Amino acid sequence: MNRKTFTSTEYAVEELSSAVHFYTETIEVNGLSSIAFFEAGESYKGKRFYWQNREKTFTLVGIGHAHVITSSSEDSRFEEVDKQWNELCSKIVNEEQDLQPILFGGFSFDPANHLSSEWDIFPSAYFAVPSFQLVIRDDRVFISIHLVTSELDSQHLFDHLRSERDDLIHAAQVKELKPYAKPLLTNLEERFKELYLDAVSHVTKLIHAGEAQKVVIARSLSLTFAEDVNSPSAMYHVSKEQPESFLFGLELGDNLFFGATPERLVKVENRRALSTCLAGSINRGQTATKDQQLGNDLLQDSKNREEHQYVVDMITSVFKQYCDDVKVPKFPKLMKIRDIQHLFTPVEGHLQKGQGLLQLVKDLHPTPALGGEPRADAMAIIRMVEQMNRGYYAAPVGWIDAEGNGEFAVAIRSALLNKQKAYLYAGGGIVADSDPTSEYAETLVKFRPMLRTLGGKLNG
Ligand SMILES: C=C(O[C@H]1C=CC=C(C(=O)O)[C@@H]1O)C(=O)O
Ligand SMILES: [Mg+2]
Repeated sequence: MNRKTFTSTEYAVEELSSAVHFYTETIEVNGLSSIAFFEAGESYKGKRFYWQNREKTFTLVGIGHAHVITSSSEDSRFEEVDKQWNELCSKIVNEEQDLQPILFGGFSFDPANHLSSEWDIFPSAYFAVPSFQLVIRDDRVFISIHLVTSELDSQHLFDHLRSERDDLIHAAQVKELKPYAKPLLTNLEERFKELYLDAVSHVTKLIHAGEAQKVVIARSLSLTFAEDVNSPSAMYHVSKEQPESFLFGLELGDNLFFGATPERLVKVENRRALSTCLAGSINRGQTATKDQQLGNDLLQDSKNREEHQYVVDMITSVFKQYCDDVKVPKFPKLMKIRDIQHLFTPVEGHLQKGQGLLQLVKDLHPTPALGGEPRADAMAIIRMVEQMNRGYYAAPVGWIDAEGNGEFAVAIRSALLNKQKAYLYAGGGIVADSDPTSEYAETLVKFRPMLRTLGGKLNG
């Protein structure tokens, strides 16, 4: 078993000297396509990100790095990101601006998994404040420049950024967004399929033996293309494939981790906290009647209700530690998305004083929709049976602003793209009654949106 090649010096934590200043400037512009802006930043390839919330009321694009915050810690990565972000925010020079800078990034699923994999260059936490930030909020478009520097004469640096910003805006406005061709897939491999099926049946035995109550087991596909697939085209296609989702893309080196996930981990807006319990799945029907029937079956299915209830109980108990007025509906509803229907229960509350978004993310991750119950036992079982490194799949991805508002999604229905290769990931909640073949079939459905995005297809 190889060890990760990543060392913390590669992404050395940027120590903030007292002389550091954080300059920002925001302008409003007329309509601009977020994907065209992302594409205009091609010379910053490897240092871009993309985010759009489920409701499509908030889009965020980052180009270039004004400041990077990473951690390679196994046990204090959430605190480290939180601390460094707060420190950086205390250096903001022109605080009167309405639009504050945003920190975007993600965490790995399990920093204690040291299996060498396609994720080797990803630290356990990787966040960036972009040099150029686009925000589209309720149809208004804002572009910000960010500069973190200790140089005394920062004026010339800022002027340079202003002219680059104007070039980016111009390029994004005049460029016609060509409908990108789908990538040409030359090979598709189901990695460790037999191992996966064995793992699921092994886990049901462990559950019967009382080792855990629920464990989420995942697997992956490996895709090869005729040519390199670029990030803007990947983001373009994913935005068309599963509209009822959070869209995210995070570049690091030659990699783009991206996806369209229906699952919110947690959102904080003006101290109001929201989470979504999402677990339990069934196919969509061919007709409206069949679809309704399948939905009703899901609502009444004891195996799926059990999968779901662990998530509701766990998220509710975390919310009760951090929030007042916690509200949780008694019964789940259906969330219908293009390929699949899920059981979902929203949880909300009012954040207590002194508590923040990243603390909630830390305690919520992983929920039993991605890890299991009890958490530590489930994680140990996953490490033992999965034989893969999930990397950032099934982990929190999202943003936080200088006021502590922000939102994190759970990075499922996702893929890691690297030039001519892509790796897709999907899993499902295993409980006592799970059957390997139906779980396998469930992962096939969960692969569909990212497979379509990347020009592939699987039967089943
Ligand atoms: C782990 C995944 O889905 C989770 C979210 C919704 C439903 C799930 C399920 O029914 O098993 C999973 O817990 C995935 O899509 O890879
Ligand atoms: Mg399931």
